[in-house]
Amino acid sequence: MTERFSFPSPAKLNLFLYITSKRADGYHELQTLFQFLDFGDDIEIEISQDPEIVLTEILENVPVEQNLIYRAAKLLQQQTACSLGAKIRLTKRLPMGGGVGGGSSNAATILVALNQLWQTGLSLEQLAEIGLSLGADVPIFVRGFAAFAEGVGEKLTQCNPVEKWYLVLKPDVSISTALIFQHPDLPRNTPKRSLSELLSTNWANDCEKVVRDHYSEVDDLLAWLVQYAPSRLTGTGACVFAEFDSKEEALNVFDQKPKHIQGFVAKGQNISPLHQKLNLFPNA
Ligand SMILES: C[C@@](CO)(OP(=O)(O)O)[C@H](O)COP(=O)(O)OP(=O)(O)OC[C@H]1O[C@@H](n2ccc(N)nc2=O)[C@H](O)[C@@H]1O
Ligand SMILES: Nc1ncnc2c1ncn2[C@@H]1O[C@H](COP(=O)(O)OP(=O)(O)O)[C@@H](O)[C@H]1O
Repeated sequence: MTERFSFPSPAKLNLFLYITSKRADGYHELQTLFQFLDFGDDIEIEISQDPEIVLTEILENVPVEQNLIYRAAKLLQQQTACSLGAKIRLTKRLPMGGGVGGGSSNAATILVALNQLWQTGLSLEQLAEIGLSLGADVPIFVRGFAAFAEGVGEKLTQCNPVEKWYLVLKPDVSISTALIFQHPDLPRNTPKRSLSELLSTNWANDCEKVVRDHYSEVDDLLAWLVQYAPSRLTGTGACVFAEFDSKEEALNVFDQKPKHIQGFVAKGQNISPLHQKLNLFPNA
């Protein structure tokens, strides 16, 4: 029987997110702080001797060729001229398109895991470079350390924010990243600040007001959460999170959430659970 290996594919939060400018190509320059969570998807992999990439789970509304897992595996195969393949089983727990980075994390886990299993020998830096072509957040998940990201997410500075407990909730609405970045009311000129200055201020997310103004589900949930703890949007939403000093406090609020709202409690991690499991020691 072929051996099957299991790898974590963690969520991330944007603990703060500021938009400092819009580039000529339409993309926005950000200053954002990423931290991983000890909660996420799981990916099981069996190596095969033929080059086929087989996904055993189908994601709703995502054709296989567009699945970031498939695309990441194919890209690594091509870049390294590898003749091996893989059978890949995904256990999806993270809400899709929710601002917790599930798709980017899946792509990164595949790059790091297959690089080990196929013995293709690329460094985390090389894998991050390949990952950037799949999405702006993929390099963060490949490098595996909590980071202050600038540019569109490619300039990373390793960082050690406090590893708090978070309650993450998913309002029952789906929000397009592209639409938020196109919105005329989005603040785009927050002054650039040094990391030390940012770390000593109260944190915010520049996308939050536009999202709250247009999605009452997000507005209502944040208005409810903020009664218990400091709460914000992650990424461009739709997920929101509240921060706590203990698991008990986070679980206590989780127990009181509206019944139809999905969510989870998790602890912040400055080293990705993937890198912890593989004993990789990421550094900037
Ligand atoms: C802003 C973040 C923060 O984590 O939001 P979330 O996706 O996590 O919510 C991410 O960096 C998002 O990265 P990613 O999810 O790869 O974005 P993409 O799909 O490439 O972007 C969709 C569209 O949003 C716009 N976009 C995206 C990122 C950026 N820095 N500036 C932009 O203007 C572009 O128009 C792009 O075509
Ligand atoms: N393996 C995957 N997991 C999740 N989403 C995927 C995957 N492959 C492709 N996608 C697409 O990428 C989009 C963004 O996914 P995701 O990274 O979860 O969002 P976000 O960056 O907002 O957290 C999804 O809506 C989906 O269409």
